[in-house]
Amino acid sequence: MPIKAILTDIEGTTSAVSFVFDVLFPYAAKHLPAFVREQAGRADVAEQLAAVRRESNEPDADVERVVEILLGWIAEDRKATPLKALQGMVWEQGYQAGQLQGHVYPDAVEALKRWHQDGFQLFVYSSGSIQAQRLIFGCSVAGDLTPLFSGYFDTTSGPKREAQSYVNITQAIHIKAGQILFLSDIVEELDAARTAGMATCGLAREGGELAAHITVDSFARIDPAIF
Ligand SMILES: CSCCC(=O)C(=O)COP(=O)(O)O
Ligand SMILES: [Mg+2]
Repeated sequence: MPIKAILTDIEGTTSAVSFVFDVLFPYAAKHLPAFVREQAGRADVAEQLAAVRRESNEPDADVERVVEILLGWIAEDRKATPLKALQGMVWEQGYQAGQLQGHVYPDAVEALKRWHQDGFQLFVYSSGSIQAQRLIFGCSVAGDLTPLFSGYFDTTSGPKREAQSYVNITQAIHIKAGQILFLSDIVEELDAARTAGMATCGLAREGGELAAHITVDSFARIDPAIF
């Protein structure tokens, strides 16, 4: 079955792990406490704070305790949906103020533009919220790349290491799983996508192999026609 769509991870795949760990996460850790304290009454923020209380089994946590929980989750890189939603809101302020610019590897920019021109539908699947995904590509070092993408998926479609999440995405985009090529730097994500029937390609930017998956070190080496 020919590939019709490409679904890509962000951190470690289109974009440097160091951008996420050394720039985005510290920015969120620095600015999230004040953001939460000041915006706790906003409906979309309050909804996420309630979700933090539920997920941490601390229904009575006050705002200061919720901030503490969130900072702990950032430190352990927990892919918790409410944390990701709040990080996206905080990062929006940074992108808007010109303090953040999304890192995307030049080879990824070039390939995504070419694949889009060649008629492939492009989608993103990241643990970062959909808002955060639109920001990293919309305010990227290569300009606004969002016109290239047909859709975005985050952990509201399920965790990235579970096959059901990829089934959910397949159903949402109405393309057969075998016609979707999933790109990631994490073998458990590639395994889950393969279990759901997707074609897979691993990205190992520093070289090496991602067990049992075709692995490349650059988007320049990905030819969707061979999958
Ligand atoms: C959307 S940029 C921020 C990425 C992020 O928060 C994260 O946890 C990385 O997850 P990924 O699934 O892209 O590896
Ligand atoms: Mg990744």
